[in-house]
Amino acid sequence: MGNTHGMRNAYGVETVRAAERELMARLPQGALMQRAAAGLAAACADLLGRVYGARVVLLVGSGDNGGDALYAGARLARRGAGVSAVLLAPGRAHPGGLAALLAAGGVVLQEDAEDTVRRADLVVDGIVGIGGRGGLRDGAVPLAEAAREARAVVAVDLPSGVDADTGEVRGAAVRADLTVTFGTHKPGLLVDPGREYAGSVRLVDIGLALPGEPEVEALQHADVAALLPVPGAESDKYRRGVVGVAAGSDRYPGAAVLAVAGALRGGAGAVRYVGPAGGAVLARFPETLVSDRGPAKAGRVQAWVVGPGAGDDAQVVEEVLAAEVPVLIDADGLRLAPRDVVRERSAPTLLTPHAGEAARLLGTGREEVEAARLSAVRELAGLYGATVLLKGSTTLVAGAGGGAVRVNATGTPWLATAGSGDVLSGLAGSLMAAGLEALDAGSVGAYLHGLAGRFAADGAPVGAHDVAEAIRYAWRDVVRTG
Ligand SMILES: NC(=O)C1=CN([C@@H]2O[C@H](COP(=O)(O)OP(=O)(O)OC[C@H]3O[C@@H](n4cnc5c(N)ncnc54)[C@H](O)[C@@H]3O)[C@@H](O)[C@H]2O)[C@@H](O)CC1
Ligand SMILES: [K+]
Repeated sequence: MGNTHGMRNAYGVETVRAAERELMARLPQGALMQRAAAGLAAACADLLGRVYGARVVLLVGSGDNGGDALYAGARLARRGAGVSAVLLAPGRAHPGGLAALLAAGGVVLQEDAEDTVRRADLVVDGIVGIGGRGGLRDGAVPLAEAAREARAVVAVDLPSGVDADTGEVRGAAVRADLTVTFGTHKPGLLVDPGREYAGSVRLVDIGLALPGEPEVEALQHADVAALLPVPGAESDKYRRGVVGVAAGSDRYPGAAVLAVAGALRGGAGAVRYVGPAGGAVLARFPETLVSDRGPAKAGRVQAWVVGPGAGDDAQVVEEVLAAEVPVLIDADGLRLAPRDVVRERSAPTLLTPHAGEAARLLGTGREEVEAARLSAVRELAGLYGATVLLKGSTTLVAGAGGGAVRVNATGTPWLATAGSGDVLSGLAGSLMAAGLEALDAGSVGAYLHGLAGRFAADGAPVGAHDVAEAIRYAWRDVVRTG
């Protein structure tokens, strides 16, 4: 699909460095840094509103990230801002950038740096960029803390302390209101926890030529619109796909109702329900085809959803996994699905764990997964030979065969409500039944689900059934404006 639909792509450090080398070889020395600094200064000016008289403090590390900050500071000083620089490694600050700042009337702060930072209208974080390793070093930590009290913080390329390739934050990091990033988004700006530190992100084009496949990509409205299933004139319900839902238990009948609620809004022509909660499902959704036999004998389906609220019924999971159609496994199903059976399936499998479930499957802790979401989702996909959707504030979807990981950012904290995951399972399973590949079904499902959560919540708490009902508004919004 490439860039044609405006997909937001993020490339890792190695790829960026290679593209930079290639471009630098064709440009006069320093030209790239001037492009970066010009874009950075413009973004700072927009944020400040009035540049003349503004108090700007630059936090300057020892690399080119600091160079960008210094040159941008020089531009702001020429427009009348009072610009001072804190050099974290005096003697190793970018010489050309420092000379430019001083020539423009900027100063180097020798003392009271933290106080000055606190009182700044704008702090520019040029401590470290894509050359950074690990969290902030000791000397930078108090400055990063002081910056939180300043009126605004702009991070240069990425917030210092955030890992560009993974979004991991090991130790302290700068919290930015705006990140001005160069050439391409970096994975760490799209994936939590890094994304939270970045604030809003503005991309400055510096002319980098990047390869076709990014490390991380985020679908936008138009991408989703192009992927949504559209029934043809002569579609009947079977051609539109039947999604089977094997979910719920006597103890948790609600999970079945919610998974069906999601499945009904996902584009499949019909929903077939299998399990002990048929009565509850029919009472709410009379259009459901309810079967009182197990999945193996339930009749034709084009994709299965198994697991939400299912309890300990291993037999159901076994029968679903034996079907030669795409299968989505969630919740209890994740515990009951043997890894080698999933690996050996010839039809696609989509696993949809939250961080706690992913941690159990990986034999690690929930915090470890939350701290390193990108590597966790890739590792799980490799272990199971399956597509994996890792739920969270930024949901990630990794394909079975590697490749770009999809990140979804439409979610809202209001979605962290009981049963919300059941709705997502039904929705994504329904999209698979309607013909989407597992990676697309997972990422389109997450996108619509997140958007539905926003529409349903509109700033107030919501229940999972509200989210299911709002899926159609999300769908319409995507179709109309995509
Ligand atoms: N290479 C290029 O063509 C361009 C690079 N640009 C800028 O250059 C940056 C990359 O510059 P560099 O390669 O010099 O690397 P950085 O400036 O990101 O950082 C490298 C320096 O920081 C130190 N460092 C590493 N980890 C640290 C930590 N945790 N705490 C404190 N210091 C740490 C290293 O010892 C090294 O001196 C980009 O992020 C971007 O801002 C832009 O000017 C655009 C063009
Ligand atoms: K930075």
